[in-house]
Amino acid sequence: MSASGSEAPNAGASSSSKKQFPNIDLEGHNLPPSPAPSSPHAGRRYNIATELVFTESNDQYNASSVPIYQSATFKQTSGGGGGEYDYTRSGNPTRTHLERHLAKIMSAQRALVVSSGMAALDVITRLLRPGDEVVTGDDLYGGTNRLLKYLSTNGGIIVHHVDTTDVSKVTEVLSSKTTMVLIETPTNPLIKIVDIGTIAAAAHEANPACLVSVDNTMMSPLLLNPLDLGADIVYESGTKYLSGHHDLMAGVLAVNDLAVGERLYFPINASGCGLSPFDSWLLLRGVKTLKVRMDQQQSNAQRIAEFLESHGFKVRYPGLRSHPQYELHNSMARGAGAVLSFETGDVNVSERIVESAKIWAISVSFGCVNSLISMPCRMSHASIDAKTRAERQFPEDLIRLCVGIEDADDLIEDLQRALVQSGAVKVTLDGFEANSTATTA
Ligand SMILES: Cc1ncc(COP(=O)(O)O)c(C=O)c1O
Ligand SMILES: N[C@@H](CCSC[C@H](N)C(=O)O)C(=O)O
Repeated sequence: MSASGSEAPNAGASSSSKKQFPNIDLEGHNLPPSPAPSSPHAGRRYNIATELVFTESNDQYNASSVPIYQSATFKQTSGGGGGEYDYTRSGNPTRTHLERHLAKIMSAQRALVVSSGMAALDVITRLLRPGDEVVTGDDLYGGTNRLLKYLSTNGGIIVHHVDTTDVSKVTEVLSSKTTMVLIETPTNPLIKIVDIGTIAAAAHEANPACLVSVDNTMMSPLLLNPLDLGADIVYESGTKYLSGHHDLMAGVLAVNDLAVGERLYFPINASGCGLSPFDSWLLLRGVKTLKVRMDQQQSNAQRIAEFLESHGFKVRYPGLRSHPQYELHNSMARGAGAVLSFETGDVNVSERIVESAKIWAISVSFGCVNSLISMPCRMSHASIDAKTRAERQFPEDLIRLCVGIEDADDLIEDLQRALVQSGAVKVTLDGFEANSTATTA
């Protein structure tokens, strides 16, 4: 099969049918590959809003929407194989198209897509060997913490959890045995900011072979490109902003070093966690609207963070000047994202707020078009045991808001009603304010 599709059509085709289908060989030979090679990385770079939408494919029918190659296996041109694809676990044209599109958007030389964000982390951790040391944060998504705990208990991996917002705490545990540094920024759910560039440089100095991996789920490639700051691997849960509608699970990995890309591809093919053709298609569709969704989500989140702060709540959001690492975040990222958390001072009050909200759905996850409210200690981070949560000063009353694209006034009104109904605020002559236990220390 021709990669360029430039071979002459088969001479056997009748002239009338050739007129009707000028680019198609009716005997089935030398058809251009479809839809690969998709969005070329080396071509002209447009602004991100354009790049998100713009894709090219060599589809034989010039389909506007890239076809779903819902096929487990592919016929080969000879007994020795020879086809570009042989089996969907190893590769699939729809998945390839998505991977090339994402590589372009993520400023990467290669992207790989798998069945969930946790599958992406699982693939990364397959690079570890017993005795290897991993340095990571003390505030991490619960599932990440769980997988690292499993590996330290059962896989002989030594995991150091430190406060990654403090570079000196990281350098204290870095050594030539550190083969991986795993960073989340902003962290989920305490919204702590980590200096990717400084930590990556320190890690590479301690061990030049150390792989600095960044979970970019909270930001998406629209707002942050960790590879440009010195990371070796960036991964994201595609379940969140990249797809944006909570209708699929996906994970994305991206690298600049093609040798690392090959090492990551191996476990994907070997274990079969590559993203299915249909979910690849859905994710490609979703990513095209990333900018319009994120712009709206972010401006809503800013208004909601300001609303809560102005009424005396301790709010964690990097779009607020009161965030202790406001400057650091803005030196790395192009926006604050749409996840924020706040405290009420009382677990029962927090529970009542969550249960009183109507527009805000009580759900885990984030990055979707509709707004969500949750209590991380009981939901997304329940897999971190209570003792560890206490050691890491994880507030049990924390409420996480994952802001969607709805009308900001409606979201604020619903939240305000929930705050009043739950007794989280006291009404004054001037309006209302958080009960004293909830105010910023
Ligand atoms: C920061 C972060 N990373 C990774 C994941 C894992 O993604 P997934 O649910 O797609 O496995 C999640 C949530 O699940 C998350 O919040
Ligand atoms: N029951 C799930 C919880 C998923 S939490 C999803 C998301 N990352 C979030 O932070 O809300 C589990 O055990 O993983």
